[in-house]
Amino acid sequence: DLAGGPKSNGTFPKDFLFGVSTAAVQIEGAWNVDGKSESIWDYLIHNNQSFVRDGSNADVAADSYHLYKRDVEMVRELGVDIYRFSISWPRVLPTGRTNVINPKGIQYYSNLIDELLKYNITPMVTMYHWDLPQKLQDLGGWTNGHIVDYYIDYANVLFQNFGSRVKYWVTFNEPMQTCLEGYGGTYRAPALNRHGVAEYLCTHNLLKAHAGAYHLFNDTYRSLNGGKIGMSLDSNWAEPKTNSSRDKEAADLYLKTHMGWYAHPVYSSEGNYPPELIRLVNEKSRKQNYTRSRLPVFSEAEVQYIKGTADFFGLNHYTTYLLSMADKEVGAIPSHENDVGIVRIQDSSWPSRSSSSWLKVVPFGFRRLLNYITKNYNNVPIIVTENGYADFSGVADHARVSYYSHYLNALLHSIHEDHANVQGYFAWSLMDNFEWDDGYVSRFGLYLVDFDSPNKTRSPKYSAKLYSGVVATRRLPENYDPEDFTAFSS
Ligand SMILES: O=S(=O)(O)CCCN1CCN(CCO[C@@H]2O[C@H](CO)[C@@H](O)[C@H](O)[C@H]2O)CC1
Repeated sequence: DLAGGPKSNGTFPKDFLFGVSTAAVQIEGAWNVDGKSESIWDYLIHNNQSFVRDGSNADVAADSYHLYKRDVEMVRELGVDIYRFSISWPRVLPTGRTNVINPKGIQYYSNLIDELLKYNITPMVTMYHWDLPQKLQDLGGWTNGHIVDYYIDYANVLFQNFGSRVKYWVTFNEPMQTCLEGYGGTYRAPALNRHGVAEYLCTHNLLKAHAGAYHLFNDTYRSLNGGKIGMSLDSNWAEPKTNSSRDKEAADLYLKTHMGWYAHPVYSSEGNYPPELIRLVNEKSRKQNYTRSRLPVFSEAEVQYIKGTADFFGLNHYTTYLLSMADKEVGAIPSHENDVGIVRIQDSSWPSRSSSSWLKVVPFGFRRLLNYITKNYNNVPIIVTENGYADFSGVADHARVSYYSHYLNALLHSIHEDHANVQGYFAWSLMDNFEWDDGYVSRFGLYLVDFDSPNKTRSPKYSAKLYSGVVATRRLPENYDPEDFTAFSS
C-alpha cells in the first residue's frame, strides 16, 4: 500500500512552520550583473552546451534579481510563515574572498529580507546552494583544505550583514549533491568526476566548514540575535527490495552511507563518519594498494568539533528506492558507489508521470524516513526544507495537488502517530525555475513561470490553492482520498 496511512484526521499544530523554498542559481538570473562573478554553474553551463537537457542556461532564469517584490507577493498569497531562499556567494564576494564585498550584492539581499519582514514573513537563508565562486574552484574548490576558512569568512559576512534580521540559517543545501555528484561525478558542477577520491575530500572539508560556521554563529552571533542554524540533507527513503536479511542490510547501509555520511558526524551521539563507511573504504583502499584509506580521517578533536553543530535536521525528500546488496563489483573503481556496493532500483508499479524520471510517488517512504531520522538521531527537531513534484507545465496540475496531499497526509501520521519532532515543512518550489541539468523542462513550482514573457509572468497553479488551503486550515481537504493515485495515470 503506497499511502502513508489512512486519511489522517490530525491537524498541523498552530506553531508548525509552513514555508516555501527557492535557490539563487535557479531563480535570480542577473548572472553577471552589478558585480556578481561567475559561479561554478555559470562556468559549467557556458562551457558545456550539452549539459542542460533543453540547451538553456540560468543567465536570466526567473529574473528574481529584478522581480523579487513579485516573489514576496506570491509568498504572501500562499499565506506561509517563512520563505527559504539562498544567497549567492559570488554575488556577495566576487573574488570568493572578503577582500571585495559587493555592495550591490549585499543591497539585493537586504532589500529582499526587508520586503519579507515588511509583511511579517520570516526569512530562512541557505548560505550555500551549490554555487561556489568559480575563482575558488580554480584553486581546487572543496578539495582544497583552505576552503574551510574561505567559507567561514563568507559566513561571517552574512551573519554581520543579515544576522539581526535572519533567524534561520542553513549552512549547506544537500552537501552530497555537491560532493558525490559534483566532485565524484558529472551530474552537478564542477563535474570533476574524480570518483573514489574527490567526493571524500569535498565532504571532509565541507563538514569542517559547516562546523566552523556553526561555532562562529554559536560563539559570536547567537547571543546578539538569537536564531537557529542547521544543514539540509537530501535523502531518498531506502526500502529493502525483498524481505531477505541481505536486502534489509542493504537498505540500512544505504541510509548510513548516504544521508549518514553527513548526518552521523553532525547529529549522532558518537560523531565521526559512520563506522560502516570507514570500514568499507578502508578495506577497498587496502585492496587497491593505497597506503592510507581514500576516506580522510578526522582527529578526535575534529570529531568533537563537528559533533552537535546544528539546532535542527533539515531534510530534503522527494522519493523512494528499493535496495539490495550487489553480488558483484558495481560502479567505477574506485568510487563511493563501488565502496558501498549497493544496487538501487524503483518499483515500476509506483506512480510517476513526473518530468523528472527519478521522482516516483511513494508517500509511505516519507513517513518511514522521518521515523528513521527520529529514531537514529535522538529525536532531533526536523524541518522538511524541500518536498515537491515536477511536471512538464500547466496550471491544472492535478498530479502535483495529489502528490502534496499524499505527502502531507504521511507527514500528519509521522507527527501524530509516530511522534516525530517535525517543526516545519517547505514546498519545493515557490515557482518554476532552472532545474539544473533539466533546464526549464522539469517544473517544480506552485506558480507557473512564463519564461518567454518579459516579466517572467508568475501565475498560481491549482497546487498553490491546495497548499494555501492546508496552511490556512492546518488540515487536508475534506475530499482527500489516500488510496487515489489516478492523477498519475497517463
Ligand atoms: O536516480 S538518479 O541517480 O538517476 C537521479 C537521482 C537524482 N536525485 C535528484 C534529486 N536530488 C535531490 C533534489 O535536489 C533538490 O531538489 C530540487 C529538485 O531536483 C532541486 O531543484 C533543488 O535545487 C535541490 O535542492 C537527489 C538526487
